[in-house]
Parts: sequence; structure tokens; C-alpha cells
Amino acid sequence: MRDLSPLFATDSVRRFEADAIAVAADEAVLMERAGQAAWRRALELWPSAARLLVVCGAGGNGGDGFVFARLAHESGRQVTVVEHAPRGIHHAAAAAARSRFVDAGGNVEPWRDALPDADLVVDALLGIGLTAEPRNDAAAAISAINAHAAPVLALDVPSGVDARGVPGEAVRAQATIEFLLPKAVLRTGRALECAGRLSCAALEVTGVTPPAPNALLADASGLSRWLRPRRSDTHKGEQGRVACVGGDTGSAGAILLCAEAAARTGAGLVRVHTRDAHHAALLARRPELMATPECEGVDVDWPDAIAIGPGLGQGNWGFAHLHRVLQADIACVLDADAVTIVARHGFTLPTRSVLTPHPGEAARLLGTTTNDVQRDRFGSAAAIADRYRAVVVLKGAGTIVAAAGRVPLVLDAGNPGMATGGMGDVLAGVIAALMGQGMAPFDAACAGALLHSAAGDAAAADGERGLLAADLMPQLRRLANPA
Ligand SMILES: NC(=O)C1=CN([C@@H]2O[C@H](COP(=O)(O)OP(=O)(O)OC[C@H]3O[C@@H](n4cnc5c(N)ncnc54)[C@H](O)[C@@H]3O)[C@@H](O)[C@H]2O)[C@@H](O)CC1
Ligand SMILES: [K+]
Repeated sequence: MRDLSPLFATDSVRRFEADAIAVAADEAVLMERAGQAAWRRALELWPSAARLLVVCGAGGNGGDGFVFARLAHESGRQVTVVEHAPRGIHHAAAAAARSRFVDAGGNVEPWRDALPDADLVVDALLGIGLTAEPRNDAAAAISAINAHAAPVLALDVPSGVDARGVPGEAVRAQATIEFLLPKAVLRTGRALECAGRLSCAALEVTGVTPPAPNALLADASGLSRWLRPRRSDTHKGEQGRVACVGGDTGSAGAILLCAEAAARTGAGLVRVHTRDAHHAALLARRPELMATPECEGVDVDWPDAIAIGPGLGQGNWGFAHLHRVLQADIACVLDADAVTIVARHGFTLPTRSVLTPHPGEAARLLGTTTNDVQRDRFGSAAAIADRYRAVVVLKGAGTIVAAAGRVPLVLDAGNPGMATGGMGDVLAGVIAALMGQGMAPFDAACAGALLHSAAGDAAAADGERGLLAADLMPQLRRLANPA
């Protein structure tokens, strides 16, 4: 079993860096190692790049860039440093690194609105020292890097990413080499997209205890941590009774996808509560499902777990179902319209609840904007978990699973092909099925979100564009049974 990989908040990286400087190596030594690691990475990824352009800022990040530039220059490459330091370089180690580059015959040009031609651009403008949206002049340099035809290698972080995410303009890099510890912020949302291929150089720091992780990164190999083979003497009553509630008029497909996903994730019995008019189509596609006549309502004593929300609508029909479900003390997944109704009415949730908002729904839960949610995805997920006392799966690139008192999980799985209708309905069914099989809500949310994204990746082997939610079904079954 592979361990989940630890990730760190920028503050923790700063503290670790201070400890490393106190105990293991001084700042200039770390900077030299950072520049060397970046140079090795550039050679690995772009061995034939002959003309290198290094954009250096005024801080430690710029210092890493000057070390890189010196090494590239000494190797015989044609190197230009464009320096963006309106008030000069005040960082001692960076100033020393600059002097060594110049003493070695290196060429430094001041920033002047446009960048020269090159085969590779190295982004050493801003690192983890950024605390607010880049100011006008820095934003212009970031735009110029993004407009450059050459690929970009970002040092430590793509310039413009701060401790919470991306406040404004940010460099879109092909690759980023982080220093000391891998950062959580680069694994989700827009920062993930800006970072490109990620790698981390530990800078040979030994004898310093790393901080406690602020998040854990999971990829498909982590599934076996949660999903074990079934006992040979099990029966269907033990594998969980799951009720799927939703599919108001016109939205039958949503609840069908949810129910089929629950069945494919191993739920022993799946019962659907939807409009009577949908029963024939539902059972024609999946005769293993059960459908309850509308007049009977939801029997909350029957299921071990409920998924409610896909196609539920926000009218009286959906509201009444949700109201009934929330009266019971039952494990439940609240998705889509159920999330919006909860946000609107501020309902208290059962103790074993999982909310699965996309960023727009998360904004409704917090009474804020989608931009604010995306600006700080870890903070937003934690705030929802706190306010609603629930496990939260915040969907989108780098899905985050958060709960009060737990280290959040972030997924290194999933793909843009999954941004299509029905994918969320499948996720709700998967998580409910795992809770029905006895998993605690946080574990079911982690395992379910990972299983869903891994199934999406496997299904996308045939192409991301045109990927359908139903394409995940055979993959769910395969991946729900890891060797
Ligand atoms: N301290 C150390 O031991 C090490 C530091 N390293 C590098 O140093 C970096 C951190 O260095 P610093 O703390 O000097 O910070 P940065 O180099 O990230 O940035 C500081 C610079 O950014 C400018 N700045 C800040 N906010 C701005 C805004 N909103 N708009 C425009 N400009 C803004 C500041 O004026 C300052 O010039 C790391 O990311 C890493 O690249 C590495 O060399 C590894 C070792
Ligand atoms: K950078």
C-alpha cells in the first residue's frame, strides 16, 4: 500500500526553511542548490534549448534565477537575464547570486515591457513572498511571460500564485520545480493549471524535522487503502441498502446515473425514489434497481445510506423529499439541488452528511461568489465543513475532501473531460454506496471521490472530449475491486 503524499501550506514551508537555515545550511547554500536543481530539471525537460531567458525578480526567487542563469551561462548556453526589480535587489543572497552571474560574464537587462526571443523562459519573478495580487508592473511582466512563444519553467511557484491560490495574473508554466517541500496550493484550482508538470527538489536538507502535513495528495494507487476485497461469506444485506432520491420531471437521467453508479460501486440493494413516469425507463435500463411508487414517499428506515439531489429540482416536490430525509439520522450524500436548497434554507444536516458542491454551489453555501471560492479552495472547503458540520467534497480540478479536525485530501486524479453533465450524479451514488457498505463519511468521501476520478481517467483513455458519465460505470466496477 502506497502512503498518501504529504503537502504543505506556504507558512509551513517558510518555517521549515527558517529551521533549515538555522540548522543545516545557510540561505546562500540553499539558493545555490535550488538553482542547481532547476538547471538539472531544465536539462531533463528541454535538453536542446540553446537560448535561455531568465526573468528575475528582486527577492529570493530572483536569486534562484540568477544561480540558474550562471550555471546555464557556464555550460555555454546563450543566456539573457531580464531583471524586474523596480526598487533594486534587497535580498542579500539574491544580490550575491546576481554578482556571481555578472562576474562570470552574464548579461542582465532591465525589464522594458517586452521580452527577447528564447527557446526556454525561466520564471524567477515571484516566489512564495507574494502576499497580494501582483502590482501593475509585475502583472505586466507575467503577461509578457505568458505571451512568449517558448515553454516556461517556473521556479518554486508560477509567479502570481500566493499562499491561498491565484489572486490575479499568474504565469502559466509547462513545468514548475518546487523547493524544499511540495505545496498544497499548487495541487488544486487555477494554481494547478498554472503549474504544469510538478516536481520538488528537497535541497538536501537533513536533520530538520518536517512540519505536520496540511493536506494529503492521493492518486489512483491510493484506492487499495480504502477498498478491500469482500469477505467470501457476505450476503447482499451486508453490502448496504442505498436509496437514491431525485429525478423530478425532465431529470430522470440524473437519478438513474446516481443509482447505477451506486450499484456498480457494490451497493447490495439500490432503491430509487423518482417520478412514477420515470420508472419504466429506469427499470428497462437497469432491472437490478428498485423503484418506489411516489405515493409511498421515502421510507427513511429502509436504507443504510441515501444519495439525494441529482435532478431533484428546487420546487415543492424536491423540497418535501429533502425535508423528510433531513429529519432522519441517516448517512446521506447531498448533491446538486439538495445543496442549493440547504444553502437557501440553512438546514441542519444529519451527523453523517457529505456535501458535494461544485464551486458555484460552494459559493451559495458560503454566501459568496464562485471567484472567492476558487481564490481559496482549501479555505472554502474548510469553511463549509465548519459551517454545516459535514464532510465536504469541493469538486473541480484538484478536488478537495475536507472535514473538521481532519487533514484534507486533494486528488491527483480526474481530467477536463469530466466537466460534463451527469458526472456529479455518478459521484453522489459512488459515495452513498461506500457509506452503505459501512465506511465512515470522511473515508467514503475520500475513497468515493478518488474512485470516481480514477474511473474518469480510465474512461478518458479513449479521449476526453465526448466522455460521458455513463462511460464511468464499467471502470467503477473494475477499480472498486483493486487487487
Ligand atoms: N530563504 C531561503 O532559504 C530560500 C529561498 N528560496 C527562494 O526564495 C523565495 C522566497 O523569497 P522572498 O521571500 O524574497 O520572496 P519572493 O522572491 O517570492 O518575492 C519577493 C519580491 O516580491 C515582491 N512582491 C511582493 N508582493 C508583490 C506584489 N503584490 N506585487 C509585486 N511584487 C511583489 C517584493 O517586492 C519582493 O521583491 C522562494 O519562493 C524560493 O524561490 C530558495 O532559494 C530556497 C531557499
Ligand atoms: K516563480
